[in-house]
Amino acid sequence: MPTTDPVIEARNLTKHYGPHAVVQDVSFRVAAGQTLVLLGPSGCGKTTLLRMLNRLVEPDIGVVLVNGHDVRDQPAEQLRRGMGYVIQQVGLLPHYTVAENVAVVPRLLGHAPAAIAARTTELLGRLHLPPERFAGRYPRQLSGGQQQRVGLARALAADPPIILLDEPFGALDPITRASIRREFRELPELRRKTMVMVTHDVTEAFELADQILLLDAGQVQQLGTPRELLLRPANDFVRRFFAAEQLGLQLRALRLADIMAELPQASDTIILTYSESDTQPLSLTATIQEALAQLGQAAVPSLGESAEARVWVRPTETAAPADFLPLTYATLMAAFGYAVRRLGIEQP
Ligand SMILES: Nc1ncnc2c1ncn2[C@@H]1O[C@H](COP(=O)(O)OP(=O)(O)OP(=O)(O)O)[C@@H](O)[C@H]1O
Repeated sequence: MPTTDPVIEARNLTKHYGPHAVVQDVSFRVAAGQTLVLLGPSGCGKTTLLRMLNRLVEPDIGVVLVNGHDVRDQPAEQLRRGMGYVIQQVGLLPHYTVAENVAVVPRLLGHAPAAIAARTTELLGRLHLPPERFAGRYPRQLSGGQQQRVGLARALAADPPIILLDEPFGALDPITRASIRREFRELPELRRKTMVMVTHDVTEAFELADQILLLDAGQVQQLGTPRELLLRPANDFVRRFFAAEQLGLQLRALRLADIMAELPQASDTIILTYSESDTQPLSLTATIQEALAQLGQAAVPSLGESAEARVWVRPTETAAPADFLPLTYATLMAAFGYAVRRLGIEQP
């Protein structure tokens, strides 16, 4: 496997408040374009750890490197301008309009006014805040979800390569939270970013993380992909942490590729469609959760009373539609069940 230099590297970070070590000897690396989620119960040290990355907290021991350079080698303000920072309390400036809030960092960086205006308009549009309606409003005239979007736009405004997020969806109700999270995941801007995000929500962690660092009382319990934490928990704490939501997490951690061997007809191509001719490819890297969601959508329109929503398996790349094999919700779930057993995951 090619090894790339990490964009962010934490080495042996330790922080005490009084006699207590709230972060103890934590190390991790985040590669370019990857998302690391810091997960764990309340008070386990996630925020303290995140704030060491942009020097809002200085470690007692250990070092943070960004692109190979010790973060202490440059003034903290300069470091922070290269890192977007999104927090739960949003922290918009109350006497600035939405557009002015978004423009804060580009202004500090001396970007040209016309470029800032264009960027603000573009970002607000992309975050579903039509600029003609929202640019001139003040933060108090926005809902919590809208404020959170402005906070995200502000963090993205100067296009920093690194984004730090501390419970960015924390203040929202579960439904708004899920929909903003979906928008967030699909934002093309963010695909290229290197991100570290704090959450205590395991579903959120599984949806957004390439790597999860699970902490308890300031100590690393496990660092790995969501799948590794679920399939190979390092200790009882890890196992117990995920136990309550195991089924939902399995649906998010397993991919269609994992269950192909369990299908009646193994194949390397799977497609979702209302009919044999109307094809909407679903990649093998799609999670079971995503496949079920698409299957759910397929069930609604234009199907006869007796018709059942289907995923079609294309047995070979060149197979004609008539040779596609239907796969129903029930078959998909059965294959998922067998895969869970084969992979040795404990049932909830
Ligand atoms: N400035 C401070 N002075 C003293 N103790 C602090 C300070 N900041 C944090 N702590 C303590 O350090 C521990 C870790 O706090 P931290 O905010 O990092 O946890 P967290 O995992 O982010 O928690 P939560 O999920 O509840 O936000 C807590 O016990 C907290 O009380």
